[in-house]
Amino acid sequence: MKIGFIGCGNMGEAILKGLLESNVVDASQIFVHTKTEQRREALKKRYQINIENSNHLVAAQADILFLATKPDRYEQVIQEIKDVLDQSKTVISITPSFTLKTLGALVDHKTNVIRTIPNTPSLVGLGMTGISHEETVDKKTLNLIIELFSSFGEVMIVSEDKLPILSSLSGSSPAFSYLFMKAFVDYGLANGFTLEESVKLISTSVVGASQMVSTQNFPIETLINNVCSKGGSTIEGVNSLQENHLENLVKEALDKTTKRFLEMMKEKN
Ligand SMILES: NC(=O)C1=CN([C@@H]2O[C@H](COP(=O)(O)OP(=O)(O)OC[C@H]3O[C@@H](n4cnc5c(N)ncnc54)[C@H](O)[C@@H]3O)[C@@H](O)[C@H]2O)C=CC1
Ligand SMILES: O=C(O)[C@@H]1CCC=N1
Repeated sequence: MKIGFIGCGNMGEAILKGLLESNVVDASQIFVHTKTEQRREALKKRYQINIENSNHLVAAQADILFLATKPDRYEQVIQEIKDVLDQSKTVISITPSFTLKTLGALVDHKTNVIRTIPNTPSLVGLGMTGISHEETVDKKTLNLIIELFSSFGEVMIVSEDKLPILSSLSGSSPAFSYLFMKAFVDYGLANGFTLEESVKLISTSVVGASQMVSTQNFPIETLINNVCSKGGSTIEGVNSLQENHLENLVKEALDKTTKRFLEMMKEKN
């Protein structure tokens, strides 16, 4: 099996590294073309993968092809590679903008198309990928795609109409978590902790909290209450966040994120 990357920036590299570290493929099976020579050389040096001089050369060799450019380049790169696409290959979209129907039309229905929304924690094997596909995709191909994405994280198959919300909840949410965590790090720095210490304190606690949410059979409210000792310190902070309408702020941010996803789809379909 050969895996191709058309474009390889933040998300492409996260998938590429996730795949390599999981050992489901080795570097000799990966073929990449991305726009700048500097980036191609950096990726070659970092991962010893095959670097090609064009998107066409990547597509000609790959069985599974990740379209990992920004959405404004999708139409152009599909044009570049279309003549080498056939039923033996699978094209994977990772972008909000294109529906399965539009992607199918762009590739002249010559090849399987899968629509995904991954996230950058794939880089460290803790990705979360939403996958939508046409019913016509054969089971063997679908299982292979699920296996690839599962090698660096979790996978959720959803109907296409659910992808905009899924993208806010898992594709974009790492950015929101980082923003929240940055405020903690800044607080540590302002109060006598080093950067390293502050990062360790908050990142370890967030990983722990995350494991509690996913493994303990409690409602999240119970987990919050379990930290807030009566008359203690935490409840003061929780009350302050609630008085400042944290939940409304988050809802508004998610609504805006989802709205933009839908606009991006409207622009391209
Ligand atoms: N960054 C993220 O957290 C997530 C990104 N995505 C999607 O992933 C896609 C890529 O996003 P990022 O990696 O963040 O962007 P990026 O800008 O880091 O990477 C895109 C790469 O494509 C290259 N490129 C541009 N034109 C090209 C062309 N004609 N041929 C070959 N390579 C070309 C660029 O030089 C760059 O290296 C987007 O469509 C985005 O919607 C999806 C989920 C999460
Ligand atoms: O910001 C974006 O458009 C992409 C989709 C999910 C995360 N990044």
